[in-house]
Amino acid sequence: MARTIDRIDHASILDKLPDATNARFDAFDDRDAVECLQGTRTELLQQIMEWAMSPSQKCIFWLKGMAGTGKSTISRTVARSLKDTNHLGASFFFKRGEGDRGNAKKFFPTLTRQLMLMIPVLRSGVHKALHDDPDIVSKSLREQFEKLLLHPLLDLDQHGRQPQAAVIVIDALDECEHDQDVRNIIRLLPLLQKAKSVRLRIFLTSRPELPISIGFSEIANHGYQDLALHEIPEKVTERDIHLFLQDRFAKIKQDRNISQDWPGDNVIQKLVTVSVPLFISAATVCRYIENTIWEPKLRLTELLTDQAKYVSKMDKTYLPILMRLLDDRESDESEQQQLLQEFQDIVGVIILLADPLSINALSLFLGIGADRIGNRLNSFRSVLSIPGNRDQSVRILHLSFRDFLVQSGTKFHVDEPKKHKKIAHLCLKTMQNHLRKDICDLESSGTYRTDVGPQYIRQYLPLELQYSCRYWIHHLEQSQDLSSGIEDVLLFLQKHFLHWLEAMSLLGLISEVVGMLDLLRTVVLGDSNSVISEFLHDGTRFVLKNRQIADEAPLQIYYAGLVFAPRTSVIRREFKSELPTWICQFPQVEEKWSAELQAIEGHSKWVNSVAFSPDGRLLASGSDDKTVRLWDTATGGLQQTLEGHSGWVRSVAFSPDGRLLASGSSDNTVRLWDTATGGLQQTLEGHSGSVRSVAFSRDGRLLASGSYDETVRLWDTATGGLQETLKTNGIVNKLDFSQEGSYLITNLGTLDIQSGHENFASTSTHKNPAIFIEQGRWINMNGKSVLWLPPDFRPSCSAINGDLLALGHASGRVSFLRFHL
Ligand SMILES: Nc1ncnc2c1ncn2[C@@H]1O[C@H](COP(=O)(O)OP(=O)(O)OP(=O)(O)O)[C@@H](O)[C@H]1O
Repeated sequence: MARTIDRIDHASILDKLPDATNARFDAFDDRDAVECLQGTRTELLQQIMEWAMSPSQKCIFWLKGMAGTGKSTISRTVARSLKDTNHLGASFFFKRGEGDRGNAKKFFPTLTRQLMLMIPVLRSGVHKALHDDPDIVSKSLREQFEKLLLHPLLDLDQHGRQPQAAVIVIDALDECEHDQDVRNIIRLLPLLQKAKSVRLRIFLTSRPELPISIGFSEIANHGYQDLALHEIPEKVTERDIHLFLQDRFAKIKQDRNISQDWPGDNVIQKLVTVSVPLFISAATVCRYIENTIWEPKLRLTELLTDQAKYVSKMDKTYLPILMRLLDDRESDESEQQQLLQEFQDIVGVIILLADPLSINALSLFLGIGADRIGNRLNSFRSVLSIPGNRDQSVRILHLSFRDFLVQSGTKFHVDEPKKHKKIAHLCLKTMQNHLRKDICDLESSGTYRTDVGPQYIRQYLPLELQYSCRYWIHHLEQSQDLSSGIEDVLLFLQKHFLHWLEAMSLLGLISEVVGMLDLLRTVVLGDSNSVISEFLHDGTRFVLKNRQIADEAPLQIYYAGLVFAPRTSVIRREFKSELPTWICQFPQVEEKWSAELQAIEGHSKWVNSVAFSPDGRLLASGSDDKTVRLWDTATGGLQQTLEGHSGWVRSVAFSPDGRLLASGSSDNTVRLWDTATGGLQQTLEGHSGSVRSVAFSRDGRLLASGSYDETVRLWDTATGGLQETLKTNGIVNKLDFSQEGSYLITNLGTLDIQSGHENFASTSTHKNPAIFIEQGRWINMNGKSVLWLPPDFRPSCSAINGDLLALGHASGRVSFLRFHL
């Protein structure tokens, strides 16, 4: 065998096998290219070396990573380690635009040449191939591969050699011209596994571009393993970039004689944060600073204050990616224009989104088919992360890409303010198309947000709508010019303000609204349109007042929000038609938002007790302001103020015929008033403590009063004479006569009037009315929570008469609400 090889003129084979100049990892022209800094990529390099040496692993290791994540540096380091241990079969580092390194023409011959050096016995097979077909190197990739590589390798098997491990390192396959060649290479390489006498492995890196992803997906039985560099944990990349920056700054300090404490840990950390996950970004920063013409300290300060300085240096990374978009030689001028327009419409928008959207959401947002978006984005897989699933978000890998586009002076320049304006317009359009009252078709006006499942939110509020609701003001603000759009914004607000609040509440984002409205106010500040300013001012007050309930039960924006909004509120006026139709008498509300301007007639202090007259026409209220007031229930207007008590009025009750009103007070008296005239009829004295409760017997002859003195007294209403004093073991703060009048129903239990005997087995008097107050803050109608009561409308006491509800408030206000039952 040895003799056969000797006979072969090695030099003549090499003459006939073309070699791609500088394609090897250690080519002279790449002498400045670095390998991984000691301490970086440690786990990954170890993993690759273990794969290379283990007999049981997959034949191909595909390391993919976005532009500038450090793939070539890893390839170089891997190739070097393999060479040092005699396991490097061959290496080929593609490089677009650098002659033979930018295409596949000399790919297999170059690999063959190198493999022959490592495995000399290959020479005879290669020699034979070149002899049989002298033109083999200009034939198809498949023929070259089979004749120059595969067959000579398979021939070796016949000699029963001990398997030898050899690794081929292929870097940056994405930089190989012609997608078809790329796919062919990926299809052919796994066939090398057939060779048994040499255990060949292929370590291959590339950006995650489409032809390569498709190529790999075609490999049978998933005969490769892969790893995405941009997906390894951020902490790990952060650590490596930190080491890298420290090392480079140490060198700059040494070379330029700069003090030791420069630039400081904080600055390094800042640079790490802006760079992750791009090594290229960190390397660009360093190149910018170490430029020998300039002062490094000055350059760093400049860089930290003006990022544009280094973003422009990212041209080298980003421009080629963009230019490839227009690479297609077959496309004519108008097609190129269309591609550029679509780039602006799709990528231009993606880079300025405040939150990433999926292809499907983008399609609906932009009004461009999902297939078209998917196709256009395929050219940007090195800078955008584009998941296979069209419902997952498309993200930019590194902000420098966005910065580059908005600062670029090329035809790919994205005009930032203009684009923001366009996005704001798209947001408004999306909201106008979707927003409506009760967008999720909730069961009732009181449905809690927490009871609305996420699947409903997702179904009724698609992602592009969620996005629009959240960011339309942000984009307006960023557009820096509202002159032409203000009318549209006003029209939107006038129609959809409440719908938008509902959507934001459903999304759990109502707390962001006040800030958003503030921002919008600053945007329209210079505008002479005072209508919008007034709207926004009022809208802010409206949200401040209702955000708590909107967060709990979003539809209450239309109910509690409007019902309790001040009379002259812009929002109330604009959305009058949304006021609930099931309320026929609305509570009296303030004139304006500010509490100081409150001009409601009523008590000046806490209302303790309210009671309807038997015919329902009057309501009596007793207050800490020592007065009793009588109200016309039809209008809510004050009729009379009954003054006389010297202490808080704690309890009021009408006689069954409505002619008398009893009031119990902390001045220890009960007073009886003529409801027609408001005149005081009697003052019942005898209690030695505050009177907490009063009630008339069904025939009106008796009045019972419960007091802090732990007695209940019975009075003759005609004469005012004390009839009986019943001792109680506690304070009776609620009482009523039983139907036939023989006992009293109290908060302590029933009390036998004859014997004065207490029976603590309490009797329920709950009648389950059609309307009642739930947990002190909801109005429940026919079993459903329908109207939330804002804090200043929460009752300190309440009374119900058929369809009419009266509420006494801590503020002294008395409100009425009448419902359609
Ligand atoms: N581990 C490392 N140690 C030191 N420097 C590194 C390391 N990784 C990357 N770099 C630096 O970052 C620069 C960019 O890395 P590299 O060229 O390897 O990225 P890439 O992913 O191959 O980029 P592209 O996709 O554009 O080809 C390198 O030139 C080098 O300066």
